[in-house]
Amino acid sequence: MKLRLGTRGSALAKAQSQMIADAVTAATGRTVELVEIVTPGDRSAAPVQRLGVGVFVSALRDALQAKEIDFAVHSYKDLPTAPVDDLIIAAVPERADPRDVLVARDGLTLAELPPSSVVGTGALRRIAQLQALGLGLRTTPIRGNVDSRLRRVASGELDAIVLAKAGLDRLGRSAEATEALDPMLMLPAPAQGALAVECRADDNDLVEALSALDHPATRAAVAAERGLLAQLEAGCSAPIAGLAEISEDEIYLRGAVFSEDGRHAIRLSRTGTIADADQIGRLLAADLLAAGADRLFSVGGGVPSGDGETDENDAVPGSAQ
Ligand SMILES: NCc1[nH]cc(CCC(=O)O)c1CC(=O)O
Repeated sequence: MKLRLGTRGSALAKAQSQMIADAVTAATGRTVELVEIVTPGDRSAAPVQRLGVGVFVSALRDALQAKEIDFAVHSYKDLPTAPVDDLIIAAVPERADPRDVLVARDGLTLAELPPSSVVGTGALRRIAQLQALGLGLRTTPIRGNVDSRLRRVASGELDAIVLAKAGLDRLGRSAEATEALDPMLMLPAPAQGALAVECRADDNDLVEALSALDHPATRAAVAAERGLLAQLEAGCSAPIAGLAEISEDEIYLRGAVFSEDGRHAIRLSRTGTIADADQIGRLLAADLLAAGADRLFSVGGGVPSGDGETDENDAVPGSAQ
């Protein structure tokens, strides 16, 4: 029987779903059919910030629980940290490049952008790290899918944008990046570049089949980064960055929290073994909180869920990613 893979309609969602569909077919010989799920977010004209990242994930999860689809592929960084009853992340495929990239006019790098250049990004994590460089850059929130973002640089409206390399790569547009940002300057969002392949927990044959796509080192890295995120969310509302690197069975996890203006940052790291991935993240969060993370961000209301970047969460009807 055909497997039904539920996907959002954006170009990025479809590209990464098709990638996983092909991998499932290669690993199991089974045919996979993409089923487009129209989410309330796709239908609504309301700003995504108000709807929240969750609406897109929820619609796919509802379809899973209603057995309208058999599995779904999510950008892992867009998943809330709370687990869901009856569903399981059956595979965490090998991660793509987790870094952010700059796409700037005239092939410029960050260091070559003149003071007062305008960089489009709505993610507080990115804004804070850009401001922390002290280059005099200005930032402006930006909406729309990847293609429309890139066009705003091409048209000269913006000097540059910052986005996840993985998204650009999956759309076949890697060549437009003018600089891959070193995590020393721009630590990525927890789980950036990783995908989560989710199905019903009691769908034993499918859980088993999808496990062929699992990449244990990526699973451990994501567990560490999301352990950090989960524990920090409980204790502070500052923008959060985290990146785990794996070497054999060792984890090296870096984490950071920022004040919105980028004037204050706390950066710490921890090492441990992959068996303790989640715990390493939680311990690093405790270290960051002890160092004052909870006092960094105090602007009313805190940070909305997700990473604040709306391109994978854009509400423009029919928008192609
Ligand atoms: N919240 C936006 C989002 N969610 C997932 C990706 C693509 C990269 C990934 O899979 O991490 C993006 C785009 C971006 O941050 O530039």
